[in-house]
Amino acid sequence: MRLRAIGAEPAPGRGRHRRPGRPRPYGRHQPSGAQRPLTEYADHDEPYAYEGGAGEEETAERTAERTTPQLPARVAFRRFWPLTRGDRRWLVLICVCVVAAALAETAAILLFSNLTDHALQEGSLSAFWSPAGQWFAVAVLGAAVGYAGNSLAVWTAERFVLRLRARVFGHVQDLPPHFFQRHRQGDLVERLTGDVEAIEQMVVSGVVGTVSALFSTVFFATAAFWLRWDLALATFVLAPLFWLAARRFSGRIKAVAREERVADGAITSVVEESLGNIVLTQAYNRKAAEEKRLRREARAWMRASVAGARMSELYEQLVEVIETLCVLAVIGLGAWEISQDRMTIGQLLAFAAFLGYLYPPIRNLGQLGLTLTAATAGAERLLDILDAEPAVADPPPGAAVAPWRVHGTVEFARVGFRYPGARKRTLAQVSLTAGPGEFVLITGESGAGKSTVSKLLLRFYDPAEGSVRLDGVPLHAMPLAFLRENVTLLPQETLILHDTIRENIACGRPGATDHEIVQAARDAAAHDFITALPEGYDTPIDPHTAQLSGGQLQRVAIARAMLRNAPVLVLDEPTTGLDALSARRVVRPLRRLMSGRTTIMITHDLNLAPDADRILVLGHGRVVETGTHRELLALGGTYARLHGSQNGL
Ligand SMILES: Nc1ncnc2c1ncn2[C@@H]1O[C@H](COP(=O)(O)OP(=O)(O)OP(=O)(O)O)[C@@H](O)[C@H]1O
Repeated sequence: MRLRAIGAEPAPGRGRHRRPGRPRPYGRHQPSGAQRPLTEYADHDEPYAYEGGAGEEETAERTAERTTPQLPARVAFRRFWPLTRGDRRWLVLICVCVVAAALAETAAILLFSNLTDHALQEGSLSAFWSPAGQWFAVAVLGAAVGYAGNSLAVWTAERFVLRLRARVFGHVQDLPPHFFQRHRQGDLVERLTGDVEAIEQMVVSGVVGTVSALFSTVFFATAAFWLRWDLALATFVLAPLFWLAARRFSGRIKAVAREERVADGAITSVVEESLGNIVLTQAYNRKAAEEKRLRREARAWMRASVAGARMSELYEQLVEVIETLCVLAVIGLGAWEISQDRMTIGQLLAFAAFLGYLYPPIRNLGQLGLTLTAATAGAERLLDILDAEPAVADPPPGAAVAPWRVHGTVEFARVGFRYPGARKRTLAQVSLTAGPGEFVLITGESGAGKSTVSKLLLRFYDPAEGSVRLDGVPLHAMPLAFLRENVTLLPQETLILHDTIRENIACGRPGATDHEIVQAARDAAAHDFITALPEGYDTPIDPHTAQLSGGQLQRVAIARAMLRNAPVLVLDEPTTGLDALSARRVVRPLRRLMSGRTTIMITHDLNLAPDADRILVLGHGRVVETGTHRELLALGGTYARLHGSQNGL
């Protein structure tokens, strides 16, 4: 019958291993720390204590991340509470159920007292029926509201998780490339899963849990006072001990919870990076090194996990002892009152029952505080993402230039750019123009700033100086989606979706017909090898386990770009990583793709250079030479040297 407070029972601050049985709003008793699979990542033969060793030092940044939780719980709560908008009426309804259930419990105990004093002590069956019927009715009512409250609370909590995850995920997708270079992918995954759930503990479950524990406490305490105010007063003197115990544990639990969240992210990162790099691991015999890396993170997790479990176990046991002390005080006082004929046995039993019911919500209130404190560790990590600013934004509504039919004139006018946080400028005074259908090739030494040009053209960043324009319109004046519809990027690494070949091509233009997809594949010289596969266009491919060669994957990407049919094309090292034969096979479809489009090709491979209308040579972020292939060879400068070294001259 009892509705339990959300987050009231769990040992606070759990991360990964709370799932899949993570705390639900009501009624699910959380496994105590000691019951969790502590050994999941642990090496049984190793002692529990962390043994730092060569190569196992943490960076200062990581150490700081593990140990310095800053955000106050109420600030975190205030940041996430707006996400409950739309569900607040359900929260109110859940609270009504919670209050009704607590009332039903109170009534049941009073009826129990009545039954003991009249039906049992007087041995009268006639005195049994009426209170028994009422008790049963109250029990049924309590069960009904308990069920309704629990179901609604789980639904509301999960909706909150859904909404929060969508919000964070949506935000992450707008963040600039350097954000992803600075955060490990596995850690971001962990933030989007484990940390999102931790916030739910604080917001939805936290609110309902507090209401539940508060009302239960008030009802049971009122009833206990009503039965015997003097006895109640004497026993409540001990209640602040619960609060003191919770206070004592709060700070340490937050720190441990944070360590656990960080360790969760680190483990996911190591596993993901190792699996993504499996060829390197196997080819360079890095198995032992990778295992060591995982063991190091797993030990950090285990340390935090064991510390968390010990902490909550210690808290639980301390609370048990305080409870026992209170119950003994009641029995002692009650025995004395009965011996003086000032109390009936029914009253004493009902009183003891009230205390039995009263202590859990009081204890829950204390523990709830700890759970909230622990959840702020997850909140900090999510706010780290949510507070990261996208590098670019759409122009304000009404200020954007209306879409037009793009001809494809691309201009860089004295562009200067520095990556956020970088000391040096990456580009300075870069100017280039490519008219509709022209082919401009950008080359230069590694690190000269070539790929940065493509990032500015796709508007991943805005230039610090000068401007980048499409058909004369500055990029920041048009909607981002419009720009990216009209400028297709074929990046250095072939981007493959985890889906069929058909879907991989079709994502170039949603809504494309099968005929158009096949035509694009034909133009990209991909149709023949696709149809030779047993499942043809329906063959599933995956970025890591693709059954296709690098050149074939590149041709799938070319087919996608063909289908996109944008007037401007940016090719970033389209033949890098391909052997000579594959590169040659890619060149013809590439030429077909480029034909009739403005093409900016960034490359070290100068095989296509004679076709270029103009060549720009970048050096340390500046244009050092510009001209046609012939002109630059005749100049005998950087280009001639690069060309010579490529052709073994
Ligand atoms: N996110 C970043 N933050 C700071 N500096 C960066 C970032 N990305 C790139 N850089 C720096 O900017 C410079 C130019 O990088 P870019 O990738 O444009 O060079 P590139 O000419 O394309 O090199 P490569 O031919 O090797 O691909 C490099 O010195 C690089 O270290």
